Amino acid sequence: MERIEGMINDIVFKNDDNGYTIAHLVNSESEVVIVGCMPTLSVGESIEVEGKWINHKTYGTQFEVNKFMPVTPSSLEGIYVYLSSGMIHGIGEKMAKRIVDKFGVNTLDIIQKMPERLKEVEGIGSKKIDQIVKSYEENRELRNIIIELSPYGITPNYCMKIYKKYKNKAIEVINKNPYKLAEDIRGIGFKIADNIASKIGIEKNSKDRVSQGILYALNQSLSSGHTYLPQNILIQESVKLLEVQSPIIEECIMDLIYDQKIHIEKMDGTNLIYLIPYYLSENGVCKQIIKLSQCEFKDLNIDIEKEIECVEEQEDIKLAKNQALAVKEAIENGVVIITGGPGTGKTTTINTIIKIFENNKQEVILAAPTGRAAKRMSETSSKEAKTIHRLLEMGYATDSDELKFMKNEEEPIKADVIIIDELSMVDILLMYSLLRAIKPGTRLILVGDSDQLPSVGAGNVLKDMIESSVINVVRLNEIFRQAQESMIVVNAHKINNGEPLHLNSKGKDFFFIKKDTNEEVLQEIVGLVNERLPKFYNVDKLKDIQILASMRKGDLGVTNLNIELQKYLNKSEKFKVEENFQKRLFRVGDKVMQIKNNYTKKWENEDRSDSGEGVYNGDIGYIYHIDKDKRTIYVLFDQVKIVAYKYDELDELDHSFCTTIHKSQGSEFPVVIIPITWAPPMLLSRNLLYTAVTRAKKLVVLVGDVKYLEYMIKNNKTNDRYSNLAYKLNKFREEGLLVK
Ligand SMILES: Nc1ncnc2c1ncn2[C@@H]1O[C@H](COP(=O)(O)OP(=O)(O)OP(=O)(O)O)[C@@H](O)[C@H]1O
Repeated sequence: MERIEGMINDIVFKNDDNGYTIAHLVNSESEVVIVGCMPTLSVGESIEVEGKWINHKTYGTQFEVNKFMPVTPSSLEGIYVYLSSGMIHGIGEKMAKRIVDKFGVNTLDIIQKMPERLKEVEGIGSKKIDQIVKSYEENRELRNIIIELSPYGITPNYCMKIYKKYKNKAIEVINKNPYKLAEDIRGIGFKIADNIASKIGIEKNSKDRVSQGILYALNQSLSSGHTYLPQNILIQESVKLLEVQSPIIEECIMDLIYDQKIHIEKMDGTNLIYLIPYYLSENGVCKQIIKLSQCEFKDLNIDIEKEIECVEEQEDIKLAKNQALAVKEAIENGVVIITGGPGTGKTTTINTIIKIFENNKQEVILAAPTGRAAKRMSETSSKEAKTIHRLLEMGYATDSDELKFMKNEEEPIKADVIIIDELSMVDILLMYSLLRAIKPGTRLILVGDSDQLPSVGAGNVLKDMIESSVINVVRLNEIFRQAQESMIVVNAHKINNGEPLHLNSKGKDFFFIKKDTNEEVLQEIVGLVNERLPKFYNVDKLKDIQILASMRKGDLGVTNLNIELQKYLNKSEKFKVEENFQKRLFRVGDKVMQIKNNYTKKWENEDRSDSGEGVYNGDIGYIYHIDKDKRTIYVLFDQVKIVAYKYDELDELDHSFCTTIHKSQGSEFPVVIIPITWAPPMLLSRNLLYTAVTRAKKLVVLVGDVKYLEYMIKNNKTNDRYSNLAYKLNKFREEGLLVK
């Protein structure tokens, strides 16, 4: 079945007895003859018809109508949302309202076929008409999605995401299974999908609906970090979500297991329910890490103590006992975890390990989970470090348009030693992908601080592996003298131990400024960034200072702080081009952040002598140029890479004068400012404060109310994650499956 839409501009024939009608329907592309039973049709009406093309012996090609629908008044809202969405150059909210008030459901037909009539709307002249017509033609498919979906409460921004995901199949996919939206589009919940489903006519007790609800509940649990849910919890969650009785949920869980959409596993009498990729990854990580850790390493016939002494001499240091132990374990074992807080010598230990292996002609490869963490690892080791995704060669296979890792068990990474930093950020899926690509015989050295926030994705990989005592773990717990001089390091450890902090010591690097109201906190932050810190610490207010907030919403949340800070840190000026797009104001000079991994996004330098692919979640850049005609914003990353974002790609960018603490994981900044105010208890937690503070290299300034600071230090409740990796690793040990 095909669908076409347009306005009836002529009725050629109508049989009043049976409703058979022949009419002319016009739209922007053509004028077509439609035939079928349409008894109520009248000239000037906008309709959508469903049917098929036929070839009439005498009259040629016609569209045989099976079903016809008037463009409903709800579409009026869709048309308004579309016109005011920023997609159409030159139309804002007020103008959109004036146009829709004037032309009603015929608005789009007017734009397509009689654009001159737009002049009847106050404020529209020939130039504006040209702009409107041009943009209207440019985003045809997206336009349909916005018009169709906005009556369900889906914003243009989400329509854009939907369009990116399904392209021209969007409406078809949604009509077939609206719940796909909740599964595939971050930010669209089950409720919205369910709302669409109920309008399409899907019943509450339908098995399709219940199954989708169960899958959705499991998918939701991933964002809390769970790799599985106990069956009784899954049933409870599903009852709440679907408002149906539990027997039908239990029945649908069984069907989903049978259809291999989910997996059930028993642990000590409890049923654990997994989404398949998470089950495979958890099991895979367990088996693979054990396999790697059981390899014997007799290849390097070296005197480790002598090798360490040699590096100590070169570097003029003496390794602490546990640092030396870490080096030894790394050389003698297939897998070792090196863990410790700031200033405990992880970097020094990694560098010693690299030197010893390289002195012995072993190929060492370095990687970290994010672009910024990899960059930092490169800087501290003076050796190239890749992101794990690049190490695994993420790309498109020749026969598919799906991104996948080219490195795997068939095509493993060629290296003698692989060192991964910031392991706390690695989730269970990425860990499995990494381990699959490491062949037994390659040494794997995992480095991380298990007190940092856990990975954004599901699992508790670093903590579980440490807890399992199946893998060699070396804890670095001595804070070196040099590091002890930094109150950032000292206080970070105090935060971890739940102790009061050293604040405002003269000449030091850790300050607390008391402010009572949100407005005062805001003004203080502005004053610090805009004047005092650049003046007294000789830092660049945009590049060197990072404001980190725990939440997005609220006066002191990331969204509002960015709006406020933009006014001071990158003021509007005549020569700075700016553009309003979907309620956000982008201005040349703005500090922005890429908020998702985009492995194929192209960059090039200014004179186009160098180019490449890939912009990663957390990369910070500056708006370099805005081309209004091309509807493109150019962002400069790493001082040389220029990346072009079409306006419809702006959902990948966020302002980043202020970012969330979560997004700052793996990055470091000279100066960090943290507002300390009320937030939900979950966001007033010890590990959030610890992560934020440890991002700073030179200076930390906390601004707000000390009672919330004290609360954060005490609140060491972390949301427990359902993850079974530690249990599974231990089971291997208990069952005697470990060789060593
Ligand atoms: N064995 C040692 N003897 C003396 N100083 C050391 C030793 N190991 C490390 N240091 C010093 O301690 C400080 C912290 O070390 P390093 O940077 O290696 O720690 P880290 O754990 O990587 O810290 P961070 O996580 O904060 O980057 C550095 O100034 C380093 O030179």
